[in-house]
Amino acid sequence: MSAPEPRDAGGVSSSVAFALKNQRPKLSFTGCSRITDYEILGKLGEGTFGEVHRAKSKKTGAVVALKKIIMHNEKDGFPITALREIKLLKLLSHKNVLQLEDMAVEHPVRATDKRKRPIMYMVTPYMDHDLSGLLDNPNVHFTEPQIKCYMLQLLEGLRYLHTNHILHRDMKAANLLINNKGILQIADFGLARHYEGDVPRPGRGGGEARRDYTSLVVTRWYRPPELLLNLRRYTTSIDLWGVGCVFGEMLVGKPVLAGESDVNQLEIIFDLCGTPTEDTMPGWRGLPGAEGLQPRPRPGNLAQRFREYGSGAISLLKELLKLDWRTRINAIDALQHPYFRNAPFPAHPGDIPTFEDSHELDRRKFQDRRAALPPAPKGGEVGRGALEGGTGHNAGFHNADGYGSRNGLNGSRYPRSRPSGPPDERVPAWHRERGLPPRPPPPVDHSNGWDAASDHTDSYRDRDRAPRPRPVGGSRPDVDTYIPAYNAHDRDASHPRRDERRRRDDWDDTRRHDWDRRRVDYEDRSRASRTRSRSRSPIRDRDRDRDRERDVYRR
Ligand SMILES: Nc1ncnc2c1ncn2[C@@H]1O[C@H](COP(=O)(O)OP(=O)(O)OP(=O)(O)O)[C@@H](O)[C@H]1O
Repeated sequence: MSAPEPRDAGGVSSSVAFALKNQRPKLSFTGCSRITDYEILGKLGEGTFGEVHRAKSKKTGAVVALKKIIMHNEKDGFPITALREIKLLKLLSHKNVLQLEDMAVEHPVRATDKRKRPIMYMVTPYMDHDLSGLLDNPNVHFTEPQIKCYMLQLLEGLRYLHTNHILHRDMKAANLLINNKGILQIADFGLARHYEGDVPRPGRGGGEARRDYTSLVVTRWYRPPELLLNLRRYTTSIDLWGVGCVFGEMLVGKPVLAGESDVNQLEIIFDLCGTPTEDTMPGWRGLPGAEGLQPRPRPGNLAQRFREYGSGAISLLKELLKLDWRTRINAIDALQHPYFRNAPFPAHPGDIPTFEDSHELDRRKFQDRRAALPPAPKGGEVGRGALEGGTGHNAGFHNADGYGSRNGLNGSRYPRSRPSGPPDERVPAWHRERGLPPRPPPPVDHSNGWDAASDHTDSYRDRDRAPRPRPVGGSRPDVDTYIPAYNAHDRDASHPRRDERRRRDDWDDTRRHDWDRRRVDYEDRSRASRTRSRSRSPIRDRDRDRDRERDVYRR
């Protein structure tokens, strides 16, 4: 099916108009199959509201991914987020957007099943990798033409979404799927929604929004400064910030803005992009989250940190990671950026080599592989040479951040500095991933249906109801969308990595676990509120207001 026609830039289209205009041909969507039509081959991922399995269609032989939609509470019925995702995916048709092909139903077995309702699965084509898993795979080394090829596809997919009034709102490496034909597709539309503002136009950045949306979207490491400062009238440019983060991540091999809390996230953004001023981020002082903020002035070190990737990459990165959301580059203009027209030229998808399957869930496998590496002697890392650490390729980029590189040549996964041999196998195990804070959970979304006047006021997203640690937003400025460590020693226990999370079906244990956490959380909050009443500060006040607001949403 051809892509939907771009909309009149000035027109506001309703979701109904959008749906009518973009109906996919009926034949492109099979309908509803039975789970027994598929042979389950293994688990691929574990998202917030469901597990993802690899499976084979018994009818067609096609390998697919089945995303199980978990109903955390049968009484609540089918999760609104899943409905929204299904509704959107059924409409969308673009080579760089994951296509929903079928829904499969698994009816409870009367004799053995306690549950009364069927389980639904979304069926999409199987993609060999997600970008996060691929970057974690120590055997994978991206070249610059490959990065350019993925970036172009990502921007094409995003241009399609934005031109059709859709905000993705959860742009991140784990939501970008890649297959062994070199095709990249944007996935996970659980937070996506219809956008009522003007569609982006060449040279006009993200334009202006027409109404408020919830600012509690986008996983923290990929969340733009305006959302961290609680702008609600945001635009398509929030997704472009995420593209900037993903671009940086592909260049250096690890997340570039891995904040440990929302406040810390802002701090590291300011380190990279400079402290906002009325020139670089007009109106930032008036944003609700800026009240009481006194960030230390600094110019930003983006050019320094990315200097080894060349002026083209730096220039595009600066455009994508612009503090001013109004002038941040849009997907149409980014596709025209000189970075893509200068050598080395973007690879063709078909020319990209194939890799072993790499998904987020494979991280543990890759870590085990890394752990088997010999440790490097102090002061000179195995096989990297004395220069690599401080004055070589990665000079100035997180050398001292303790995180190390996630993948290989550190700043540079390009083969240019290591013409031969398997470079990454020689990077010491502790130089990878170490120190990266646990991956942040996806954002809390309290939004309602996509047509409502405001998405602040109604149902919280079903993700929140999952029996898993929830954002606490309690007493400290640093905990709003992060699962806090109540004690330093149990941080890991309180926030298991995605790949260590227990199965969602372990209801009883998980609920008990969750209850215990809430109890600790309650004690933690009460303690902090006592402290707060003794010493008040504007930042604390701001956070208290934020928390109060969230509690309202939770109701
Ligand atoms: N079609 C697919 N092919 C291969 N792997 C997939 C596919 N769809 C999803 N996955 C894997 O499952 C993971 C989770 O999928 P997805 O992001 O859609 O679920 P989610 O519940 O919305 O997750 P999250 O909590 O991260 O938002 C992906 O990161 C990816 O590794």
